[in-house]
Amino acid sequence: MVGGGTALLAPALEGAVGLSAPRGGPASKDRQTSKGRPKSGPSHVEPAAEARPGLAVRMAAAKLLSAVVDSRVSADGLTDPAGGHPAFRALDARDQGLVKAILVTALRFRGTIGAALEGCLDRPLPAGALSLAHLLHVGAAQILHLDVPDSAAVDLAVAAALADPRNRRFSGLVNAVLRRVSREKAELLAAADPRRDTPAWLYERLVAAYGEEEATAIATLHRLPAPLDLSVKSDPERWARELGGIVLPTGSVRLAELSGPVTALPGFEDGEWWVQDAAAALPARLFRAMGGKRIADLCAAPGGKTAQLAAAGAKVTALDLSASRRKRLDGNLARLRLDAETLVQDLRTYQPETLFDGVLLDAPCSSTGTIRRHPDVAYTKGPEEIEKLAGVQAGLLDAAAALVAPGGTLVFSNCSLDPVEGEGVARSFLAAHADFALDAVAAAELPGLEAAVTQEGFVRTTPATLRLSTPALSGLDGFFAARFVKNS
Ligand SMILES: C[S@@+](CC[C@H](N)C(=O)[O-])C[C@H]1O[C@@H](n2cnc3c(N)ncnc32)[C@H](O)[C@@H]1O
Repeated sequence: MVGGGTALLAPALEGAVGLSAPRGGPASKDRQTSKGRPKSGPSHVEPAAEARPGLAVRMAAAKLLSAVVDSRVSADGLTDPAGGHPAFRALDARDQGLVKAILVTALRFRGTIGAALEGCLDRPLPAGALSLAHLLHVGAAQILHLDVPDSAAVDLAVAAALADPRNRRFSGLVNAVLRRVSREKAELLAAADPRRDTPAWLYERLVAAYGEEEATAIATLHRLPAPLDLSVKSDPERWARELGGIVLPTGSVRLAELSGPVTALPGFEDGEWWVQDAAAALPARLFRAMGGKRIADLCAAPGGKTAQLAAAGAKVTALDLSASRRKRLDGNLARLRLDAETLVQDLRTYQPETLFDGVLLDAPCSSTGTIRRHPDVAYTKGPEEIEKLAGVQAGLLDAAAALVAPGGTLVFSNCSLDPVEGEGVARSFLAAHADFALDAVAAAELPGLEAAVTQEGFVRTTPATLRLSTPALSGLDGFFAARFVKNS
């Protein structure tokens, strides 16, 4: 599951540095790749993948792309250093970085790449030739969007076709199509329609929710990697200066780009800040004065919001169903030198001795608000998950409501762009709970981000919400938050 907009708090972000590397991204070994044309035909024996620099990377990228698109496996899981796909784990760190860059690019620009390939094929690929299509997508992603020599991208795609009995007879086609993509690159990119890079099911839902213009803006922004936002314990101006970023109106520090691991940045070791999208930092702020209040963070790991609550002086009890995620939560709190009681606990069966002044439910969701960081989400999730997750959230919200003391505050949030998981769940909750009222958020509570407060008093952000001087500095994760108060 993609964490609720808290991109990452810990070293895991290292990989993400290479993930979205466009031109100028991770150096590749392809510069040493033989430029000789691969021979085809039954008598020719292709070198083993590991013997040909860069081939194992392309083959792994195509396998991972297939796992995401055909089997709906999350890219985070596939590229996990310990439990990831074997073809990925077999590579060294540098090659793993290149696989991630290719995978993320192939997914981020999947519509553009598909249209380019279609335009360069004389006739459609045979039905069921999925692995061939993935090879072509991997090749075209490098040619159109990555800083890899076109000749290496073509040669290695042909070599990958020759190395796979299913695709061997198509090696000539791979060569011809990718060469044409390379030749016609400028025209193909100029003709690209950004809307096609958001899959149709999602684009349609975005249009229904936000209208054509906003949906197009969101789809266009999905093609850019998200900036890196940090929540700082104190003195955002100082950290913006030290890290070369800007301070957002919400107090988060934003870096447009990162040239190394986040763990190497000043202040990481000292626990002065944590990675958290500025939108993900909004729900915890809705509790107003937190000093000394008892607040339960019910879906807490990896802990971005727990850290905010603890840093603001609340006495926090942080629950998570998952023992391994609770471990991450504990590790993050330890680095940040912040205190909270942490429990491995299903919130639905949690029976505290005393009810809480405040309860935060940052519920599991489809995570469509994080597509800029996790473009796989658009392919691993679909309308059916959204409906199902909305039902799960409603159940969790009922259980969360039972933990709120009279007069206490309940905040519900998630990182979905879909109103079925946000506004819909909040409205149904209010309709079913006469003991709660909406505590409407006022625009003045979010100075500089007033547009994120809806007429109804909910908080709603999308990647198109915060427009700053450059696209690389702009945008927020998609987030929803509602605040309720329990009758006294
Ligand atoms: C969206 S993530 C939370 C992100 C977190 N609030 C943050 O800001 O870092 C959702 C979390 O809810 C946890 N979770 C899901 N169902 C749960 C349940 N029934 N009880 C407790 N935790 C649950 C998941 O393990 C996951 O860690």
